[in-house]
Amino acid sequence: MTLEFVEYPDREMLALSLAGKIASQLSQHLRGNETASLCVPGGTTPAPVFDTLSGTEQLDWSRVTVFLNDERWVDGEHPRSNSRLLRRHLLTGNAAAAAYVDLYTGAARPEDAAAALAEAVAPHLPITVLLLGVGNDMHTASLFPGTAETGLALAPDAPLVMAVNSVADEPRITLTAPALQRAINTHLMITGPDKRAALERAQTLDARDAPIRAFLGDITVHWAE
Ligand SMILES: O=C(O)[C@H](O)[C@@H](O)[C@H](O)[C@H](O)COP(=O)(O)O
Repeated sequence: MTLEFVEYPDREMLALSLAGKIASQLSQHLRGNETASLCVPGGTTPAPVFDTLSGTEQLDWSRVTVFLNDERWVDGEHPRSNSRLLRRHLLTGNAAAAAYVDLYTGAARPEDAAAALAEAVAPHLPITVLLLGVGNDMHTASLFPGTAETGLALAPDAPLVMAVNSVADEPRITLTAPALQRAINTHLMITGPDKRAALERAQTLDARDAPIRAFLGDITVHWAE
């Protein structure tokens, strides 16, 4: 178990380097396998990585399946939709050839869609490249600190996909620990001093209170001010 911490001089360098690393890990996997999967966060931090990655020509995107770590239960055109972010920044250019498993199905409630989404995601596991984000509260995906839902989602026998209703704003859907922890390559992207401090704090806490902790095994953390 190795946590590698890479510090970049600025966010642009971080985005370029991380996009290159993700593309090369996907390409390397495709040399020995028919298909590869890429699972990414939404939120505000990763767009520059997506912009660079989507332009990667040396990758056979038609053999890559993309899906999110988690999604807010809103229509795909809603400003808070993570799919909207992906369509604008990642599933475009060369990467438009990738397959996409949309975690928002349009069902009335995320719990109505969780079982079908678990079936849709299962063939793409283990995830070839997992990119995670983290909040200042140490949440990752939609696993929020101290909730009963997070306790269930971190269990080794959790379903692969679960609804999350214990957060403000809208309900969400999230991949769980059994889906995320088995990834072949895992990266965490963070920017700014607050997230760095949150990550340091998480290492002293239990995963239920600091969900990112559950993924700090073999991982590369990419940080820029
Ligand atoms: O939909 C989401 O909110 C994400 O998937 C979530 O896990 C995100 O990575 C963190 O909240 C960090 O978000 P920011 O990048 O906006 O700080």
